Amino acid sequence: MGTNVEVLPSQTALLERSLLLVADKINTATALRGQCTIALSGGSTPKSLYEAIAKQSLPWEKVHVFWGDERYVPPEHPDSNQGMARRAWLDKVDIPAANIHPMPTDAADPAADAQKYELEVREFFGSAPGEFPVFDIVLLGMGDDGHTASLFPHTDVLQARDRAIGVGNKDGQPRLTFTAPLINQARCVIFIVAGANKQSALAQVFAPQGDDMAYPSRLIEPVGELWWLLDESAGGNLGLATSQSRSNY
Ligand SMILES: O=C1O[C@H](COP(=O)(O)O)[C@@H](O)[C@H](O)[C@H]1O
Repeated sequence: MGTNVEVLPSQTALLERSLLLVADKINTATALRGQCTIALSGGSTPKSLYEAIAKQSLPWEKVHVFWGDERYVPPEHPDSNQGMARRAWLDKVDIPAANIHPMPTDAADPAADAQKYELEVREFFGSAPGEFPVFDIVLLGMGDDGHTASLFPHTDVLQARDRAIGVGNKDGQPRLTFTAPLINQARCVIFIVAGANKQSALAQVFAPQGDDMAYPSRLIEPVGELWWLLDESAGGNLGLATSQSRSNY
C-alpha cells in the first residue's frame, strides 16, 4: 500500500496533523470492524499528541491500547512509556481498564516478559500459529540513531522473523519491543518525527539503498499504509514539499 510523507511547517502543525490522522484512523477502524487496536510509541515526541487525543470525543469503549515498546522499569518509573501514556491520555478518558494492555515488566526477566506479552497479544487477536496479529494503528517515533520502537542499530532483535515481541537493547539496557515483522503486518503505521537532530538519520532511512541494521527504521515496510509525519526542522532538507503527501518516496 501507499507511503505518505508530509512535512509540516512547525511542531504545532505536526501535532494537529497527527491528531487528525490518528482520530480518523480510530473512527474508521471502529466503524468498519467494531474496535480499534492501537500500539503506542514512547519517547519525548508523542506526549503532546496524547494530551490532545485525551480531549477528543472518541468511542473509547471500542479502543484497545497496546505498547510498541517499553523500558524495563515499573509503570510508576519516570521512564515508563505506559506511565507517560496513562498520565497524558488514558487516565483522562473513559476507557475500560480491560482495554489497556501494557507490556509486563515485573518478572525480572525481560525474555520471559516478552514471551508473556506475545502470548497475551496473540490470544487477544486469536492469531493462528505462524500468523502475526494485525494492528489497526502502530504509532512510531524515530531516534536520532534511526531506531524505532526499541529496535536499535545492530542489535539481535533486528533479526527476529517468527517472534512478535522481542527484547531490544539500548546501551546494554533491555527493553521490550514489537519486532519489525509484527509492525509490518499493521493496517496503518504512523511515524511522528520532530527536531533537527533527526535530519541525518532521516536522510539515511529515506535513501533508496542503505543499511537496515544501521538504520532500523528502514525495516518498516507495512502491508498497510505507511505515514511519515515530519516537522520542518526534521524533514525540511529532504527535498519534499511542505504539507504535501508523496507516494513512493
Ligand atoms: O518509536 C519510538 O521512537 C522513540 C524516539 O523517541 P523520541 O524521544 O526521539 O521521540 C523511542 O525512543 C521510543 O521508545 C519509541 O517508541
